[in-house]
Amino acid sequence: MSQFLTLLLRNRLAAAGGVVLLIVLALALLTPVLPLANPDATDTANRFQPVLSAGHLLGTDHLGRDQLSRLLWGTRLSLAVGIAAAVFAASIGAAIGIIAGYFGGRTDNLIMRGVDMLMAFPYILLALAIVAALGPGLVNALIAVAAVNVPFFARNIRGVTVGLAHKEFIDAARLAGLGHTRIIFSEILPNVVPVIVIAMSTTIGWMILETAGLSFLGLGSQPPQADLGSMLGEARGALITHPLTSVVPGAMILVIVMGINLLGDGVRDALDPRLRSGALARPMAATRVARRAPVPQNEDAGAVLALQGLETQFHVKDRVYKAVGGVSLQVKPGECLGLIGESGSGKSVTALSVMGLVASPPGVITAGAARYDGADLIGAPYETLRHLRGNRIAYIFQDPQATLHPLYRVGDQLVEAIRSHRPLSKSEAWARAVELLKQVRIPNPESRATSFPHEMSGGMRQRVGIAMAMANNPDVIIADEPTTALDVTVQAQILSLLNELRRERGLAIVFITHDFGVVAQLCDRVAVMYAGRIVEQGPTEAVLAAPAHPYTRRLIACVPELGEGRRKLEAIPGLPPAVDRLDPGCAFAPRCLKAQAVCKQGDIALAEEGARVVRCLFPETDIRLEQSV
Ligand SMILES: Nc1ncnc2c1ncn2[C@@H]1O[C@H](COP(=O)(O)OP(=O)(O)OP(=O)(O)O)[C@@H](O)[C@H]1O
Repeated sequence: MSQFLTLLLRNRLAAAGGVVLLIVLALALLTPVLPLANPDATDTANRFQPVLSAGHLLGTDHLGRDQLSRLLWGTRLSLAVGIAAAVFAASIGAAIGIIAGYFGGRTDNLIMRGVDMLMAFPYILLALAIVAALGPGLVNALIAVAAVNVPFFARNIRGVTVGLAHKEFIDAARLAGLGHTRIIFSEILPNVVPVIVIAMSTTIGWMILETAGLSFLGLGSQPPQADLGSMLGEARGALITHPLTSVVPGAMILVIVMGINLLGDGVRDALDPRLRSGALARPMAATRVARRAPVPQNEDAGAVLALQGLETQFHVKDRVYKAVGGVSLQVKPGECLGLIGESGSGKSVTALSVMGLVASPPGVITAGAARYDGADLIGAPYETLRHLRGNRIAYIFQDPQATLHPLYRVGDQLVEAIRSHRPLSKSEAWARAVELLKQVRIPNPESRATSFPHEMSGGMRQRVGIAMAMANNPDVIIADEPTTALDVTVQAQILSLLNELRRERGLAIVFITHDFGVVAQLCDRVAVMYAGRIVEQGPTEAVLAAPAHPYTRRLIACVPELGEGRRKLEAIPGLPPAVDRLDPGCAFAPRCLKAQAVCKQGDIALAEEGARVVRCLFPETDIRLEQSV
């Protein structure tokens, strides 16, 4: 709730709308206790008194009634009717929508065709017809306005419910034996409430206008009772001679409806979960760069991709999450570097920082360089990054289902990836797409190119992900846990495919994983990450045979090996530290069996010996001796 209010208040227009509405609501609530004249008391001797005349702050109307009093009593009534109509329409419409969307099939068909019929009438005619049938009066106007708005809510909520009804958590609730009513109330309803609130907040203003419209036509509130619409209707005759009597209720309607609409837009934005993390700010095209230190000199002449002291942080309110705390890595053409670490160690943020893909806000790159062919990409112009993204440096992500567009055929998506960097015709690009699918060993690529992502298996979709990454013959592929969601046989196929591709084409691969087994299979070198920093780096065989950092040793000990006989798998006790509260010294010290007091005092430098690097005061293996052997 407090997050919702913070987001809402951050939106200045919504906050202004809210303040205006609060004032109007407070006035409406206080009306009975305010020292106002009787709103219905006529005084024809004092008709059309101007503003600020004696005893009449806003003057009088054509019957000499006090305008201020009628305005406040009328506002009270209009707000009550508008809000009540919105609540009725939302409740009935949402119930209809949930039932239709949840049960689907014939129930859905019957209900929604009825709703369609209601929507086929122009709404004002429908409202007029309902009032004509029920007779004029404010309650009947309320019923009419609510009735004509029911279809709007029903259609909206039905659409959301259809999407929810096929989600796995609903299947899980069914499997757990819950009945329909229970599922609707405990699983569906909580998920549609935000949509109902959003729809209501954006339609209350509309309903107040509709009620005012009916009263204006004489079908709503009946004389002498005032509401904003009837005040306007009565003032119509004197619009030219005494415009004040129309301006007063008209201005109030404008203020209320504007206030509701501004607040409604703000409520919608603040309730939309997709907007929350970005705090309503549009993410920048590339990660924000605010370096605290000069750009490091280029030292890795042979590397196609080199990170030097890269630091990426998340600035969330007054907290600073140091997700990447000075990472240096290099990868040469044809080389595969494994980047390994527990969940949350900063592997993905490191990978995304290279191409400025960390969302800002809240992400900020605060130091270091990411060099492609020697040129620093941190803070490079957006056009340079856009040219390189997917062209020279490509990504493969863990879940291709999430990265492939569900509504386009995979061939078309490949064509788009190709044509965004190469001036090929559609048919040439299609031929290349089919060729790519063939290269990633998709059987029958011509017909598979016309499949949608959901028509493929997980392994096949990941092959499409790889084909997409290969589309423009990149120099570097950053693969972020591309095999984690796959079973071991498919995983092995994907790994050997990547291996072949890099050998055939001299591709450099940065392979992110938390599985040392995968590193052993594919990577020439491995870098171990912990709490945003590299703690060890070296050739895979050497690191696997004699890990130097206690964390690396314990990570390796977590991997079960077939045919190894019975062995106790050693889990690492404790959890990785929160990166917004990192203590000085080694971040692994609290979980390390070898840690001593000195490990917790100040920064520990990386010790380097030949190809091996370790950040530890008491390493498991002396890498200097290793090198001399
Ligand atoms: N938007 C964000 N706001 C605050 N902290 C964030 C945000 N995104 C990531 N982080 C933090 O950055 C750190 C690094 O996250 P990252 O996703 O890089 O980890 P990872 O090693 O790739 O983990 P996994 O293997 O689970 O993908 C984590 O502590 C995470 O909580």
